[in-house]
Amino acid sequence: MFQCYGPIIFLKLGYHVNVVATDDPVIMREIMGKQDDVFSSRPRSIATDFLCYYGHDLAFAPMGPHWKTLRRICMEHLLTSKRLLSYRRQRQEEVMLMVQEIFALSMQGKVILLRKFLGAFSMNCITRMLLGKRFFGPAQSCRPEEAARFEKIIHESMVLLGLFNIGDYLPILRPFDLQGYERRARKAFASVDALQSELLNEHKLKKQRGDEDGGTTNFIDVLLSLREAGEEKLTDQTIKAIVQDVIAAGTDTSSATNEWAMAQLLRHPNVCKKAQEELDRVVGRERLVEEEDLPQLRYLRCIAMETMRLTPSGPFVIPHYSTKDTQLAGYDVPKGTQILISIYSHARNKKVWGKDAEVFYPERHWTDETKIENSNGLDMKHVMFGGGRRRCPGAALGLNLVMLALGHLLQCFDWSLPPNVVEIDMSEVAGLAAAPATPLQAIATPRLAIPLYNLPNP
Ligand code: HEM
Repeated sequence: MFQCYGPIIFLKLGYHVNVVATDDPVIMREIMGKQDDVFSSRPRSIATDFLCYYGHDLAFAPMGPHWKTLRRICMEHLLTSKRLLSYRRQRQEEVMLMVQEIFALSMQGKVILLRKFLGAFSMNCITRMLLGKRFFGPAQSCRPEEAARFEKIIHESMVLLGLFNIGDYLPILRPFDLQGYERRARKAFASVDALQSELLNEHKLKKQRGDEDGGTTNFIDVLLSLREAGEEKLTDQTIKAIVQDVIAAGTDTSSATNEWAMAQLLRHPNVCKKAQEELDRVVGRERLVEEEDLPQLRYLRCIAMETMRLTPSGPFVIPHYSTKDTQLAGYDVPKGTQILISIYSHARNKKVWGKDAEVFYPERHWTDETKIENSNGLDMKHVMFGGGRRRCPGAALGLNLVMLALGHLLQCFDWSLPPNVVEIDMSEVAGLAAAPATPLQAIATPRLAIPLYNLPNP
C-alpha cells in the first residue's frame, strides 16, 4: 500500500475515525520522537474498554497521570535490572523443563508442536514473576483445567484486541454487533476479571497468613505491600489491570517471536547451522547455555533481531493517538487521529533495508551496535518495540526470553520438518500478537550427550 500511495497515508474509517498510517523512519521519528508529547496517547475501542478495565490498565490507558503512575510502578518495581536478575533462576528452570520435555518426546520419535512448549515457557516465566505460580508443564502449581482456562482467557483477549470491529468505526451499527465481537469481548472480560479477582484474593489471603514465597517476591505481592505501606494509591481494579496487561503483553509476543524464529530456521538450515557453530564455540557441548552466555552469542542475537524485523509478533505497533492538532510531513493531522506504524511494511521498505529487504538475513544486524533493549527506539531502524514514551517497557526481558529459549533449542537439538510437511505456512493469525496461522511442527534430534538432558533443575 505504501508503495502505491507514498510513505504516509490518511484514511477515514467510518464517518468519524481519522487514521494516519506510515512505514517511513523519518515520519516515525517525528511521531515517536520530536512530537512524542502529541502522539503518545492511545485510541479507545470497544475491545479496549471491555478488556482493559476501561483504560485503567497500562498498555491502553490514555496519556495522563494514571498511565504515568502505572508505568513508573512497572519500571521501578518489576522491570528493573535488579528485579529481572532475581528471577533468572526461575527462567533457567523453565527453559530446562522445556528441554527435558522435548527430549523425552524426541526419544519416542514424536513430532514436536513448538507452540505448546514455547507458549508454556514464556507464560511460566512471566506468571512466576507476577504471581509466583507456574501454570503449564510438569510440577505446575494448578490443576490442568485451571491452566487451560487461563490460557484460553489470555489468548481470547489478545485476539479480540487485534480485531477490526465495525462498531468502532460506524457507531450506528454498534447496537447490532454484526461480527459478534462485542458479545465476545463482554464474555471475555467477565472471565478475565473473574480470573484476576481469584488471583488477587489468593495473594491477599496468603499475605494475611504470612506465607513466604520461596524467597523471591512476586509482583502482585509487591503491589499489595506498596498499597499497605501507603506508598502508592492502588485500587484492586488497577492491580488486576496491570497484572493482566503484563501477562498479555509479555507472553504471546515472546512465544510468537520464538515460533517465527524456528520457522525461519527450518527454512534456512544454513542459518541454523551457523548459530549452532556459535553455540559450540562460545558455550561448548559439555554444559548447557545460560543467561550469562547471551551477550557473547552475537549471531543468535542477530537471528532474534531479524525474526522480529521480518516476521514480527504483531504487524503494527500498538496504535498511538494524537491529543492536539498538528502537522506531519507537511500534512495537517487533526487532534484525535489514530496512528498506525507498520512494522511489517517498514521491514520491507527497501529505502531502509536495501534491495534484499524481504530476505531473512540475520547478518545484516552483525555490525549493528544498537542495544535495542535499552535504546529509546528513535533510530527507527528497529521498530519492533515501538518508540518514545509508550515504547515497550519489557523489551530487555522480551529479548532475553527469546534468546534463552532459542539458544537452548538450537544447542540441544537438530531440527527438521516432519516427512508430511513440504512447506512451512508463513501466514499469520489475526490478533494483537500474531503467531503463525499453522502451528509449527518439527522433529527434534538430540545433539548433546544424554546426561545433559537429565540434569536436575538448577
Ligand atoms: C519479544 C517480545 C516483545 C515484543 C516484540 C513487544 C512489543 C511491544 C510493542 C511494539 C509495544 C508498543 C510500543 C509503542 O506503542 O510504541 C509494546 C508495549 C508494551 N509492552 Fe511489549 N513487547 C514484548 C515483550 C514484552 C514483555 C516481556 C513485557 C512485560 C513484561 C511487555 C510489556 C509491554 C507493555 C506493558 C506495553 C505497553 C506500554 C505503554 O503503553 O506504556 N512487552 N510491546
